[in-house]
Amino acid sequence: MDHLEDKYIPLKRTKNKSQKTEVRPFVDYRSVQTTGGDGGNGCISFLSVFMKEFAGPDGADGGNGAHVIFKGSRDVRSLDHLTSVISGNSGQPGHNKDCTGKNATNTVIKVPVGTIFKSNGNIVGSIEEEGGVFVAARGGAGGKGNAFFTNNIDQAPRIAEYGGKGETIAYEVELRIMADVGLIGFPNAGKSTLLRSISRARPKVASYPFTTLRPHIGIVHYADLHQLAVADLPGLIEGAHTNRGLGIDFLRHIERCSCLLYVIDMAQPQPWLQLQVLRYELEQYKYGLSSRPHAVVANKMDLIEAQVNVSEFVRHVDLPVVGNNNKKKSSDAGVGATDTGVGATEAGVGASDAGVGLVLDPQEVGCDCIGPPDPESRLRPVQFYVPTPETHLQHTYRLHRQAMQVWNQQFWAQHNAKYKKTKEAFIQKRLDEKYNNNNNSNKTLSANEMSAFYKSFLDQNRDTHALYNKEWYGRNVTGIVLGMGVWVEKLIKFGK
Ligand SMILES: Nc1nc2c(ncn2[C@@H]2O[C@H](COP(=O)(O)OP(=O)(O)OP(=O)(O)O)[C@@H](O)[C@H]2O)c(=O)[nH]1
Ligand SMILES: [Mg+2]
Repeated sequence: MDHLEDKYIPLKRTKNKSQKTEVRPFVDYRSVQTTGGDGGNGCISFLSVFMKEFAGPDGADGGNGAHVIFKGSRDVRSLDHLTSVISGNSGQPGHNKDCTGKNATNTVIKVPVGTIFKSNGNIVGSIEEEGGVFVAARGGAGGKGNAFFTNNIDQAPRIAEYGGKGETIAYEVELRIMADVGLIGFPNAGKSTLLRSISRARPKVASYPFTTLRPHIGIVHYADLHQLAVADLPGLIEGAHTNRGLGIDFLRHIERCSCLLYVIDMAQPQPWLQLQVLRYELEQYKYGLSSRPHAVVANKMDLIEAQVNVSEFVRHVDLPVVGNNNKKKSSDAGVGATDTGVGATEAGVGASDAGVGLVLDPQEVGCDCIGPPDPESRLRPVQFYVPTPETHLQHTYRLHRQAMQVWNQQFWAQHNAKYKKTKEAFIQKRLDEKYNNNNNSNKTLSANEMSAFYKSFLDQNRDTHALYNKEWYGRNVTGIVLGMGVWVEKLIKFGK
């Protein structure tokens, strides 16, 4: 568990990186044609039984065709399983002896939550929650059999219906949010290398521009089980908004990232110009896109030129800058993690030691920020965002949460210290008993032997834990009441 004490590192790997070179680009857009199943035909039939040759019409109805339905699910993240044509099965035809044809089972296709459906450029549907459905193409109804048409005038109708045709509709299926973080930069800036370092994604890396042609998503795992989806996007060049390079198609992907990381090749002359071009292109494509929450990764910090350029770069930009060197492997986290070059630290760059240590200021990103786990308490500290102006109620609520954090941190720091001390004493005592104080320095106790300690520790601390729980509930109830107050206050303000 030592790695928890490091800053901003992903969860330790449970298995080695895959050696496969196979790459699966992330699919966030698909054009599909959906066709509902046809209804089954109705049947024309007349029953003839023993002693009653003309027993009347017995042709049954056909079954309904299948609808094509998209269903929101958190099990899928991309649209790569969608084929260009999706068809529903047809219903079965009706039979004699009033045997109705079987309805076809609907074709249900899972898509990620946040999928939108466009037809002729207009949004015609979206899936906003797990289990939410969008009926893309309805199946045809089953045709009626001749038994249905029997009436007082015509007791032997010789007519039946054909089953209805299923609808055929084409859609452009898109993901609204593709990833939490999008890596944006010029070709060769090192975006794919960075993604390979921090996740298990395997985008191709090479020293020529436009190596990456389609987005790749990597998942970064954190110690608190939080997962961050990071998108490696194709390189952007000047004039991309006028469809140069990979052009508009590529800019579309950026729109679907919640926050942006500009990856800048610090070894290039005047690296701040890269940033200006990137921001300009985003802004030209869509107004306000460049003002998404963002930070800068000053990349290739192992190179001398980069270390020379970085101090000048920091003077030219007004964004948080994180130094990074993909070429230096971090040995402790079990991943080729990013590391700050010395030059960057000297230049006063807000940098991290390992992982994507986003050094974000709550005031800048407009929300609370969570830090790496505290070595004593193992709780991740929160830096609270202070809204401006802050109302009296908001102030009280924030102070309450701050006080709760301090109390929580203190309790668990003390508790963990006590646990560690008691455990060490227990192990020492048992080893002494077991080996008669002889040469037990590198011996350990089995899990069975340790279970006695865990039980006695929990028994001894039952009252402390009960008191903690009581206080925790009390403080949380106060927090909920204050939080609701803040919420109501916001609603009233919004109503005005
Ligand atoms: N010295 C040094 N080289 C790096 C670093 N990161 C990446 N590179 C090299 O830069 C080159 C381009 O890396 P990529 O990761 O393919 O760059 P990219 O931004 O994905 O490029 P495109 O896919 O073409 O947009 C490769 O030769 C990498 O080995 C770094 O931190 N230091
Ligand atoms: Mg690449």
